[in-house]
Amino acid sequence: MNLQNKVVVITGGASGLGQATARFLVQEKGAKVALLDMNEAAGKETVDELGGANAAFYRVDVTVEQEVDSALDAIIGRFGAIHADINAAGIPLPFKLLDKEGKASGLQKFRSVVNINLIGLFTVMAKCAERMSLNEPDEKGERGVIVNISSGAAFEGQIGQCGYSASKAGVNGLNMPAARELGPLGIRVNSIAPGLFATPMINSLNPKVQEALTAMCEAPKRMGEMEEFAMACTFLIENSYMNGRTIRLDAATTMQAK
Ligand SMILES: NC(=O)C1=CN([C@@H]2O[C@H](COP(=O)(O)OP(=O)(O)OC[C@H]3O[C@@H](n4cnc5c(N)ncnc54)[C@H](O)[C@@H]3O)[C@@H](O)[C@H]2O)C=CC1
Ligand SMILES: CC(C)c1ccc(C(=O)O)c(O)c1O
Repeated sequence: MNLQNKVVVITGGASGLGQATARFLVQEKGAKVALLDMNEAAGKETVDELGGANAAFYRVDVTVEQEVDSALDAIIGRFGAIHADINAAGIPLPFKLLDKEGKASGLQKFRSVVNINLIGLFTVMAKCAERMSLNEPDEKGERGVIVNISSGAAFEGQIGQCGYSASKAGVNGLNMPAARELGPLGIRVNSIAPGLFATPMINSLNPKVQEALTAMCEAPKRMGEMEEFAMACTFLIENSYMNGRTIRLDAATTMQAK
């Protein structure tokens, strides 16, 4: 799909990988972006930076169905259609199966992380797909593209990542059935499993943890750059033959147990 003047919904678009991708899509590809995020101040700042004609912010908690519906309807009202959807909203929320007293106390945290990272993502992608299905197909028969953000933790989660890894493995799992179901409508679905990128999520980790994570990168031995992530998202949207796959963008990183 050619991104010029196309409308891209980006959850988690007020920060980190989502925000960097919004910048790239507007500045390098001539797309319009609709940022869905709970962080209103950062979302509005991003829109100011990108210009109101190219970007809009909607305060949305992806776990609240009504907020998602209202925002997507408002986007159609403002920009006319939704052509692509990048689902980057997510939280890490580490916890162990057993707490310091040896009790299994993590159930609420497990529910929270799955609710945001997996159920919230499903909600937005399904509701975007519903609206994309009404688009006129382009010259290649495409009506829309969905890119879901998973994590290397879906494959080799570290101690403390049961909830996070399960939520991200769920994201990988829904790719193929979604791609199969939506393919006849001209909608593709892929995901990216990033390794380590220096976003506020990773910067909030203890510096020693960050160092240990970087040491697990094979080559190059450094964190990924924002533009490297944005380019991968762009590739998945632009390349009409990419469908139903998870690409690992991680400098051949293999996560260790801790
Ligand atoms: N930074 C990294 O190295 C990696 C990040 N990822 C994934 O990439 C995605 C983006 O992560 P980062 O940019 O690093 O994080 P970030 O913390 O910079 O951005 C995440 C954004 O999601 C928003 N958000 C959180 N919960 C939300 C909710 N319920 N509704 C709406 N918005 C919500 C936050 O307000 C924030 O703006 C996440 O899904 C994360 O799991 C995966 C692997 C590595
Ligand atoms: C596996 C990826 C790089 C990763 C590693 C660590 C965290 C974290 O501790 O928060 C993540 O969120 C990740 O996605």
